[in-house]
Amino acid sequence: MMELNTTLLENGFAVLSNQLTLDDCYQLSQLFDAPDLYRKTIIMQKHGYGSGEYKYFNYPLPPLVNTLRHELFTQLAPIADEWNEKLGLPLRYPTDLDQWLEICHKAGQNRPTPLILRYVAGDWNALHQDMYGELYFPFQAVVFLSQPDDDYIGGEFVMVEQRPRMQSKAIVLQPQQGQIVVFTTKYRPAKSTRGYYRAVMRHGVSEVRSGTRINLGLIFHDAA
Ligand SMILES: O=C(O)CCC(=O)C(=O)O
Ligand SMILES: [Fe+2]
Repeated sequence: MMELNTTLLENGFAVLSNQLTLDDCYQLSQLFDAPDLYRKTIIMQKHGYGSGEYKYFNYPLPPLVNTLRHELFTQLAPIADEWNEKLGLPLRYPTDLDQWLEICHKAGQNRPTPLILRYVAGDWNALHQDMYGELYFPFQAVVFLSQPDDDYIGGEFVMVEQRPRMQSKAIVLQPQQGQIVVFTTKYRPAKSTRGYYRAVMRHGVSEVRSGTRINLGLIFHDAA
């Protein structure tokens, strides 16, 4: 397994395994219908976002969501610094998520962004970026809580990388239950003959053909 920073730098994403058990996945997916955990529910078709339903967690986050968010952030912060350096961006990130969130909150971005999404047959998620204000962290993560083929068919995770003055590249993943995809929030440094340029990335989900697909989204900047 290649180092996380090499994989992220070369591809703009990485797939992590063995971060949570199948029981963790089950427990987390059960949270979708729990009352009182959420600050906002979005019916995607009402906003032109695609089709499906998602909910933003409220603080305090469920313990496992909070732990995953902290642990991943600590691993990713030094890589985020490296990216910003390559792209000539001045911002550097503390390795402690709480310190970064304090910076977000002081800038008026104080609403939690971790979310849980549920798609049934016919649902999909339009290609998008998750920006919620000026401040953002260059990586985010999606935790796959359902098992393809057993729980649902279709519903591939799709990323599109825009290449300046060239046609875009699509990346399609079908991760196993319990895997985590870490990917570029906004743009990644891509090497050219004249140094690094900003390759804009967007992500979405192809149509679920049958069954139910539930995922957990971990976004590290809070929302205005
Ligand atoms: O359902 C998915 O796999 C994608 C969710 C998503 O767009 C996100 O967590 O930001
Ligand atoms: Fe998203």
